[in-house]
Amino acid sequence: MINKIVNKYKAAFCSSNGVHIHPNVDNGIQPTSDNFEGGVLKCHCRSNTVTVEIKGQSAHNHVCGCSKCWKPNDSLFSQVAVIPRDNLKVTNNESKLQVVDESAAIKRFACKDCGVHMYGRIDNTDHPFFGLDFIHTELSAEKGWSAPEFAAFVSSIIETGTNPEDMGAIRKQLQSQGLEPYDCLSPVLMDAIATHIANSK
Ligand SMILES: N[C@@H](CCC(=O)N[C@@H](CSCO)C(=O)NCC(=O)O)C(=O)O
Ligand SMILES: [Zn+2]
Ligand SMILES: [Zn+2]
Repeated sequence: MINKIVNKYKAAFCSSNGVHIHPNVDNGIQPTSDNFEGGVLKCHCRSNTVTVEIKGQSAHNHVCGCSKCWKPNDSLFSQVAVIPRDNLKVTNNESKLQVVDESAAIKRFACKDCGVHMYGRIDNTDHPFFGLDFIHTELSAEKGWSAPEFAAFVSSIIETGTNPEDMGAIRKQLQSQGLEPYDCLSPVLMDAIATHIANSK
């Protein structure tokens, strides 16, 4: 319910002030650094901050319009990337983490005080993306994480309150920022999912 109200406000903001995708997109997408070594994700708590150490570079970074991924306050989209699960370690205040939705394929571990999602993990070994964790690289101060490459689940923003009439402008804005809009994942990732399913038959 609160999500719906927030998104209605965002949609109104969009039509009057231009489309607000995500800070890391609106402020100009920063380039990927070669030989990037990773960094530390921090939740938004000023004290007893949850910290998560990531070794190495992220991959398949994208903005996601689905209702499940964590979005900063004023954003229509989340920004989410993957890393090998063995490259992730919770280094402080792990006891503050709780799973947002136990029934979801991606279990999102959120800080119970500030609500920020620190990582998403897949437990099902048959899932096409098993072995990868989902992270929001904007939670780290380090520069050089892999840049977002496309926009996923774009039509899903309607589910949380965006006016369907705004979708044309939103898709145009994404394209102008170099993010091809898709209503599922990108063709590369959809092909990877289909290949996994074909191989497991
Ligand atoms: N319309 C739905 C779509 C939700 C959805 O399927 N999300 C994708 C992408 S999340 C990162 O790209 C997904 O894989 N979800 C699995 C999960 O969340 O467990 C909606 O908006 O809710
Ligand atoms: Zn927190
Ligand atoms: Zn998502």
